[in-house]
Amino acid sequence: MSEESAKNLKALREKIDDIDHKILTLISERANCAQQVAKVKKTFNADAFFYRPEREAQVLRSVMDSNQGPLNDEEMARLFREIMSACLALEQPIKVAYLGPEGTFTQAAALKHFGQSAISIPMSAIDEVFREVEAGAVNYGVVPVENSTEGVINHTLDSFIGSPLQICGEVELRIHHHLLIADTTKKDKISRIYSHAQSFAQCRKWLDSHYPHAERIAVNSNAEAAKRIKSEWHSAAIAGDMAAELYSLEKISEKIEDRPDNSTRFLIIGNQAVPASGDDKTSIVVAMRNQPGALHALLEPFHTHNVDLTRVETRPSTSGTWNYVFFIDFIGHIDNEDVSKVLVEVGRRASELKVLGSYPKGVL
Ligand SMILES: O=C(O)C(=O)C[C@]1(C(=O)O)C=C[C@@H](O)C=C1
Repeated sequence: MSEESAKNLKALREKIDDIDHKILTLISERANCAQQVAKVKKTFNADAFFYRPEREAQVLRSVMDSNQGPLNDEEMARLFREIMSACLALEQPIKVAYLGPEGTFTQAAALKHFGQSAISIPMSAIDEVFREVEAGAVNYGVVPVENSTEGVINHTLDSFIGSPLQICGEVELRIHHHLLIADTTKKDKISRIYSHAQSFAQCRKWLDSHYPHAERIAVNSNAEAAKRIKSEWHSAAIAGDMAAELYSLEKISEKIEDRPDNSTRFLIIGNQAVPASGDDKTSIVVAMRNQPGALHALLEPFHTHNVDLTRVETRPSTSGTWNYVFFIDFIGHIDNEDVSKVLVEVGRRASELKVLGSYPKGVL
């Protein structure tokens, strides 16, 4: 390096040191403010909720709106996501149950949504996540609800029917699958591949053309698949980055999902009604009597009041009253005038109506 370059580098690093010092002071100042916010919340109400999804969404949106680059909006929002996560942990360490085991996409979604300072606790089934939140053992839960390739996760929808929990948020995750091997695996002798059934379905074409003769064994999760192959020299696993890292596996083929836009939407469940953030969604479940035109009658009020539907799912009913059960997501918050008009009209036409929650649209 020339003397001139060395001088430039030194000057730039001094500038960075100076900026870092300012950032440090500002982050500490922000953390102090969050601690004061916690005190204010406690004086209002001893059982106050410290985590405020609507406020977090507003903070992240505002960061993205005012970002001038060179870092892109998402990158910048991710940095602020972590700052807020640390500030919230100062107010109250947040415990989040997720569909485990460790290393699943649901854990990745939980950390994407709450940041690394949240304490994430793996559960072995979706209903266990619901139960842990209902019992108050954790503050929130994260469960998958739909995949862009494979469709809805029925188990999650069914769990809402008998649950008092509310949806407090949503988070979408790009799902990238990789073919993973352990350090003892013989790369050219792979005769068995482990993964979750959904992941097999999402990589079907790739597997058919690259490993048509390998036995496909479906296990409970991708993370379990990753764990299994540690002791089998002829086996590989399909799983994501978190599992690869957790079990120190090598990616021999990356991003093997058939559709490049493969993504999964996850819901945050809790005991809290979330105020409007300015850009929200609402989820409801509606039971209709078995009669001609039931679906039309149900959807008409959305059309009349110009409320945008984002998803309609039908599930078979398990009881007499719930003849047809529809899970409906739409744009807007229950506090919006149009939305409340729709809900009144839908309520009149349905045999049962349950609002699962209004929550901020996923930001990241
Ligand atoms: O504004 C609040 O209510 C806060 O507690 C502060 C803060 C933040 O760091 O900005 C932290 C946690 C909440 O989930 C939302 C925002």
